Amino acid sequence: MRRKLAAGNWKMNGLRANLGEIEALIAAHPAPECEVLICPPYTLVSAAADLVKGRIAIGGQNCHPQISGAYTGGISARMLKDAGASHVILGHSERRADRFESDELVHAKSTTAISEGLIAIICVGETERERDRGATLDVISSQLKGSLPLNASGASLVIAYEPIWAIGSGRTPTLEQIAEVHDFMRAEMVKKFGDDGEEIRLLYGGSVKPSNAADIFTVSNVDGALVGGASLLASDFGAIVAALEAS
Ligand SMILES: O=C(CO)COP(=O)(O)O
Repeated sequence: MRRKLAAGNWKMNGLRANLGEIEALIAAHPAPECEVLICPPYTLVSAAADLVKGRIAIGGQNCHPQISGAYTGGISARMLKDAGASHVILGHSERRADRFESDELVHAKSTTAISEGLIAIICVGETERERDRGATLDVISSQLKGSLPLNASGASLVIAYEPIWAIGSGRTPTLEQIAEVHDFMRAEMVKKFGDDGEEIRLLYGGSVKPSNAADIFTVSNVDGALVGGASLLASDFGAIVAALEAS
């Protein structure tokens, strides 16, 4: 049975004062039925992990493919784990685009992250042009093929489908379009990992809000959401958590 996951990606937002949002979220949802994860910027990972005391999960938004070394500015999976993180987001489209992060690099990072005991959340998704020319499933297939780690088990890997054109835009695919991609990803996971592929959670991300979350959570093979903007406020994210619990 896959445990549902509500994951918040704070991106480059959040100062220490914003840790109060995490406190408010826990106060409103002290014993969530689904797994709840917040991925704040690196600077807040340790403080957030100390604050939540295991009641919800804390994750990073990226890590280096190496464990340590002369990589100025790098943060390793081992450091994240040491700071109290249990998850790490990898291959977000904002990094693939801005940092030229390739499938090969995401593969190296996810393999290291899993061997260090983190749960890797690998992001995939098509551009609007790719969708318009009917290439969505080809793009997802090739991103999965290139980025998946060597060493995943059902529990250590999560895939987030985030259509690039839906991120921060207020636009979302239709429920049929989400179902098509998620059913396809499930089949790919089972093809690659056998029975374990049934245990890998598949998240939808891109303009998930309190107003559309419940509908999105009805879609087959949607095991939760990766939420950007609406994860910054406890009231909004709490409503999304409640919708996932009710689904
Ligand atoms: O990129 C996202 C989460 O990783 C989605 O961002 P928004 O929810 O702000 O569209």
